[in-house]
Amino acid sequence: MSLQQLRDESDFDQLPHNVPVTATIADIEEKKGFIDHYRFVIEVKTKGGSKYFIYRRYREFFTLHQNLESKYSPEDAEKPGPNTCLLPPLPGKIFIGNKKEIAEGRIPELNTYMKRLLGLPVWFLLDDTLRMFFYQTDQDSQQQP
Ligand SMILES: CCCC(=O)OC[C@@H](COP(=O)(O)O[C@@H]1[C@H](O)[C@H](OP(=O)(O)O)[C@@H](O)[C@H](O)[C@H]1O)OC(=O)CCC
Repeated sequence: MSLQQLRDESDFDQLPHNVPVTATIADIEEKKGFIDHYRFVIEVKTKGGSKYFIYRRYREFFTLHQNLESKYSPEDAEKPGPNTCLLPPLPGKIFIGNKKEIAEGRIPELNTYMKRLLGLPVWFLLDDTLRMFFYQTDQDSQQQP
């Protein structure tokens, strides 16, 4: 194991227990309202081994991605700095189409997106915007998966 890998490993060991390490979409749910929308039922596993469900809609992913881009994407892609990183691409907005089919089509893409986000360097996993997205809110914990 290289020195870098050892350092990464020890950094990882230093991470708080509630840091998310995997997040996988388990289902989609239709939310009926003035405007129907779909949300993703996401199972999160933390470094400490706990598992819980959170419920996020596409626009929440979009907002997360915008925040992360504004913080970490180098203005000039050629000039990555010490605290910039190459973010995975977020599946794009879709303006027309069947909402259920759009949501279903997004499952593999958002799974890949989250897998790559949570695979970024250890320092990135401590970002508060990222952690807030994956924390279980009271609302999340009141839902039945
Ligand atoms: C031709 C039909 C016009 C139309 O319905 O546009 C829609 C608006 C809405 O666009 P936005 O709200 O900016 O963006 C939408 C939300 O992010 C939505 O999230 P969620 O699933 O969580 O609700 C996504 O599912 C849609 O794919 C996306 O288009 O788009 C714009 O405002 C851009 C200007 C057209």
